[in-house]
Amino acid sequence: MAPRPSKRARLEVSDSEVQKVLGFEDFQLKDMPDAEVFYVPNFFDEETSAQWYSGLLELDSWYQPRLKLYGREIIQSRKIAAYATDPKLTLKYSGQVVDMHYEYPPLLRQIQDEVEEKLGVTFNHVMLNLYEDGSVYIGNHRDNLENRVIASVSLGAPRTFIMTHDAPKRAKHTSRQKRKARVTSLETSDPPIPPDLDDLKINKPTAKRKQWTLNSGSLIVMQGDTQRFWKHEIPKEPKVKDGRISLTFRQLVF
Ligand SMILES: O=C(O)CCC(=O)C(=O)O
Ligand SMILES: [Fe+2]
Repeated sequence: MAPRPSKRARLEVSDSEVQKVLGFEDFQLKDMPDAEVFYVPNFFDEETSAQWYSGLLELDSWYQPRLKLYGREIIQSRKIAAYATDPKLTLKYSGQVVDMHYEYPPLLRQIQDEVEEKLGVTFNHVMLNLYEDGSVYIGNHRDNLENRVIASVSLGAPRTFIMTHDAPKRAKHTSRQKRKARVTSLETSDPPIPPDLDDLKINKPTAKRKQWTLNSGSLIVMQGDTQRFWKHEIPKEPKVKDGRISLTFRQLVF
């Protein structure tokens, strides 16, 4: 379950409101329609990543959010820690207010500075996730659209990342529309028209799935329309006995 801000995302924001990551085209994942995803395997070296992992484990801001699911309260297995640069920035997580911190510990500030410098953009929020072993996971979800740019640094145990194409809800037909379309097609006696391939690409991008391993020190950037059209997850991997931390730096624009 991803954090949900109290305000709604605007569908369009002007270019001046978002600082997109530029210059990483060589790392863009091919074959992903409607997405802008970059994966940089060795963004930070192994030694630095291991040091940062140990340092961040010591943060006193880790906590397990309580979530309301179907009226029942459960405690999430994945610990998180949340920081924002703007004291006005608040988020809700499954109906609960996120325990947001506005004073960065020096190590986290240092990591964010390095990420910002390498990418040439700034972030107003970072959500850290702690996967203590392979039993801890994040289910298939899309991040809220306010997350215009997400840059995620992985530290510790390698974990599998899966992205699945999923058309935005707005574009899906309601069952009433579908019924209507079916009736119309039954009534027509015109010969079938061959589909326009371009239309198919836009309207039926089904069965698209990408899966790869996020190594320690790697970076993934998701921006542009990615959250509208793709979901992502870190599945359970019982064989993984070590921990992983992800730092998801976010540019939230409401
Ligand atoms: O741990 C990760 O790499 C993904 C985390 C994620 O999807 C999220 O925090 O929304
Ligand atoms: Fe996410």
